[in-house]
Amino acid sequence: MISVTQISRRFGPLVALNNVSLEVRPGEVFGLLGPNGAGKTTLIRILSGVLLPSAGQAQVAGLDVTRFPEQVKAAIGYATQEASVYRDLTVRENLEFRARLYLKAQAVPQAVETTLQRFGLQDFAHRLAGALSGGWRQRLALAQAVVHGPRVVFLDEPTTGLDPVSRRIIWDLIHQEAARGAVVLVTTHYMDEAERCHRLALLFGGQVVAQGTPHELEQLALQQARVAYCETDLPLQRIRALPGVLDAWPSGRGVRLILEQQASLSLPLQTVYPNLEDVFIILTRRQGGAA
Ligand SMILES: Nc1ncnc2c1ncn2[C@@H]1O[C@H](COP(=O)(O)OP(=O)(O)OP(=O)(O)O)[C@@H](O)[C@H]1O
Repeated sequence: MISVTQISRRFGPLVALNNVSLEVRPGEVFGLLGPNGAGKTTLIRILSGVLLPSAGQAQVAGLDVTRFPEQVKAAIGYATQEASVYRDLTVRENLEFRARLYLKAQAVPQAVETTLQRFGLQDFAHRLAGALSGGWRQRLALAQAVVHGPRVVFLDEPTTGLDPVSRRIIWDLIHQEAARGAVVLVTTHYMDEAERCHRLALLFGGQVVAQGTPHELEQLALQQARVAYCETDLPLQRIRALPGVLDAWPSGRGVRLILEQQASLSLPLQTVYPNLEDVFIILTRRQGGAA
């Protein structure tokens, strides 16, 4: 379980996190969704016991992160994009190295074998990590994060730079971790990926703008605006200036629009159901819009 209560973090005058509260339960894949600089990594670093908050409290696996940072570090698995994958070690050596940090020596071989199998890495076991493609290296980074069977897993942008097929594989593996009962906290700025999370927090400018299931967030956004698609020859700048148009951008052969609820436009509008990118734009509008 992860429990965050009114966490704030300043870096000098900069407020990187402002009064953030959230809970993540075992078996849940929880997404932190936000643009660059929203505060996602800062929150993960606080929850991993490597950075102190300026205010507020957080518990990870039942441990207060400020009072027991070392125990917290032992209870979690952590993977970042740059990851602690050593390129000049083989896949197996990488897993062994990480497993030895957490497990008793006699438990290491079994943990490594099981993880190689679970992640489909057996055939690559003797290959240098530096010789793997990006997708396989990310798979190894994830495998490393969980080789010791942690109760809480933090994944910071685990699929950045991967093609859609590799991303899907990584997401399947992430869900497998939740299915074994782990608490999984994932950061991403890919809106489409966020739909794969059980629940999400939208982070913007260090604040949680909204949280809930993807469906709940879509419904929340629909209370504030509606989304439409339109094929028209009108230039984008003119469309954006029309009364009731909150935002508009090219989409396929036409334009996708975010509209005020009551907007009445003499354009051939087709109402569409919002995706998470629309939701993000709608819900961050009052905070100054998405970056
Ligand atoms: N050690 C630090 N010293 C000063 N400012 C920092 C430090 N770490 C983070 N920040 C600032 O805090 C803000 C939040 O950064 P953070 O890395 O948490 O964002 P993020 O949502 O993870 O962004 P990204 O998607 O780019 O990784 C940014 O403005 C960043 O410049």
